[in-house]
Amino acid sequence: MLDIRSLRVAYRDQIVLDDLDLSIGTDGSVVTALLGPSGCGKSTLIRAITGIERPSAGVISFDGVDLADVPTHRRDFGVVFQDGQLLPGRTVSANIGYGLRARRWSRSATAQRVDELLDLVGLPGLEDRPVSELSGGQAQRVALARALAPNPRLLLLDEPLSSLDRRLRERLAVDIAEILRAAGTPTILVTHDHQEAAVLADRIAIMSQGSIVQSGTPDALWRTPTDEWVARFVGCTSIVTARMDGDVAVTAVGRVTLPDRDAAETATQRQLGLRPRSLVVTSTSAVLARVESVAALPEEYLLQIRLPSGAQYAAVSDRAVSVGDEVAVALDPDRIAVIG
Ligand SMILES: Nc1ncnc2c1ncn2[C@@H]1O[C@H](COP(=O)(O)OP(=O)(O)OP(=O)(O)O)[C@@H](O)[C@H]1O
Repeated sequence: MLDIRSLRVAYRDQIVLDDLDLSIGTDGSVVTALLGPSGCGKSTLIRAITGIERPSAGVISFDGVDLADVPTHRRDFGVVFQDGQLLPGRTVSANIGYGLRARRWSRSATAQRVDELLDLVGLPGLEDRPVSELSGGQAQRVALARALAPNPRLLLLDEPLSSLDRRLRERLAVDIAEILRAAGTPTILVTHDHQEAAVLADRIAIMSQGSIVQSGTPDALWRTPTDEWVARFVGCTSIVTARMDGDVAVTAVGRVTLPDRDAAETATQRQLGLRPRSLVVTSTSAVLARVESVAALPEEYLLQIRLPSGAQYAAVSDRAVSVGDEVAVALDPDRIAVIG
């Protein structure tokens, strides 16, 4: 499987990837999403894996074989970029079969594989359609089918949905998740979109300034970010310090029993990351706050509240409240992040 050790990639004198480690396909996961802020080096990493970019240090190996001297076209990796890069003026089946003819597949084997892929990506009957007459979503399905056709040993998807509008992107993400699981090919997916990462991937690797800072299941990342930067990156809007009283965290916004706490843990303080939904308006709390703003969302009210201490937090309420109201708030143990 893919193993990256101490990778460094530089453009002239700018080091873009530094001391980066990543393994793919070793823990039973199929799709790893690479999530990180703009410019942190995600596309550079994909280009280094494909062989387009040459590392200045470190090793990229696959099944124990160092890829340093293996040219891009011999790595057996499938790639889909943001805009699909289909061959214009050719049909859907010519695009899907393109890599197969280059690998000298027979005409009949190619036709059979193209049919299988059309079924897999949900486009049966479109084989003779010129790709210039496809919708954006159909074109990305064809790009995915083309990448999967030669049975690559690794699939690299660099923001494959980002040129599509949000509704189509959400729908296609669910379909592509199914397609990738059915194909079973280890996949690295670059995305900006946390929801898309959670829908498509069974593991997320978070990247910051050229290295991987945390990787794990989506649930583990949301609940136990490794540091404050990751906590904020995965959506925590406030960080509060908690004094630990056994497995109860005592904070300025109330007490909460920490889920899944290791009995052997002896820390007297923890940092908790709060998202708006971590703090809920309830009738059963002694923590009082003043409502400073209210946004009515389709399923709840999103509030900014201020404690008597002056500290401000986001919170949610099931019932309508008004600016200036005094409300009681409590922490939801299932929606807080325990940092570190
Ligand atoms: N061909 C290149 N020559 C010089 N610098 C480059 C080149 N490609 C990328 N960079 C620089 O390397 C850094 C990382 O770029 P990269 O495209 O890998 O980031 P990214 O995480 O994919 O960003 P985004 O999410 O915005 O696509 C940026 O500072 C970028 O300006």
